[in-house]
Amino acid sequence: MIEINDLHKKFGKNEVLKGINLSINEGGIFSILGPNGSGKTTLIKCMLGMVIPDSGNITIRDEVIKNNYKYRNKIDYLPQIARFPGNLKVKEIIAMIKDLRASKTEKEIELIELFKLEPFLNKRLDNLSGGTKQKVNLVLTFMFDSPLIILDEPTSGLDPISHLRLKNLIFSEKEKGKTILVTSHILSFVEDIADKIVFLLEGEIYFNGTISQLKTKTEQPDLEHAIASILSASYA
Ligand SMILES: Nc1ncnc2c1ncn2[C@@H]1O[C@H](COP(=O)(O)OP(=O)(O)OP(=O)(O)O)[C@@H](O)[C@H]1O
Repeated sequence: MIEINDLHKKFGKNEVLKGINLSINEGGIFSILGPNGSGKTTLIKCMLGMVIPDSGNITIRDEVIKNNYKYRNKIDYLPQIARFPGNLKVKEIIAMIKDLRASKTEKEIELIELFKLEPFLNKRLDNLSGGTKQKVNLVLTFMFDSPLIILDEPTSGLDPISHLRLKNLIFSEKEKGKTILVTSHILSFVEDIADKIVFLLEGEIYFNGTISQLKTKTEQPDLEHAIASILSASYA
């Protein structure tokens, strides 16, 4: 599904990705973890063609993504911070994004129901709470039914019930055979959903495998302690 070979990216003197090699198979939930500033969003944006790497190759669904844009039609992406014109009403932004992607699906109906957004459809984005905005962003992400879904901090601002609904939504997408890539600092969420994790540290992949393999490697009882032990070893 995704092949990344020897990917390098610098911002000025800041070497963010130092030769990333990663292979992600089709189907399943993969979590990209790492401390703040470790390059998770940069790696995701390289996959989406939003950041141009200095060197290296990325192939997504057998398409080399360099100088290509069509492959993006098959990816649903939730950015860490989504910015839409705040004067638009919720129903207007949904219609606009649907129009832009020439989508024929009606999937937004069930998503609006899932996240209980009916009372907000006629409200302007500027007037919504942070969590409600995030639910709108989730509708905008999941309504296209693409085979690859990339979620950058999807739980941001969500209350516990919405958190649970999101988790169930991600599971039901996985059951359809989709590939879901998630970054999150909420380790209990990652532990509940991820089939595999990739841990980025100082521009390199420190670990790539299952959570139980990481627990064995670090000799820790859960993901939180496993990550803490990596970080305390590297920053000690
Ligand atoms: N457009 C940019 N211009 C300059 N520096 C950037 C740019 N985007 C990211 N960086 C730098 O690259 C590094 C990695 O940032 P990135 O957003 O990929 O980290 P992250 O792992 O997603 O962090 P977080 O967990 O805080 O979201 C940081 O030092 C950041 O300041």
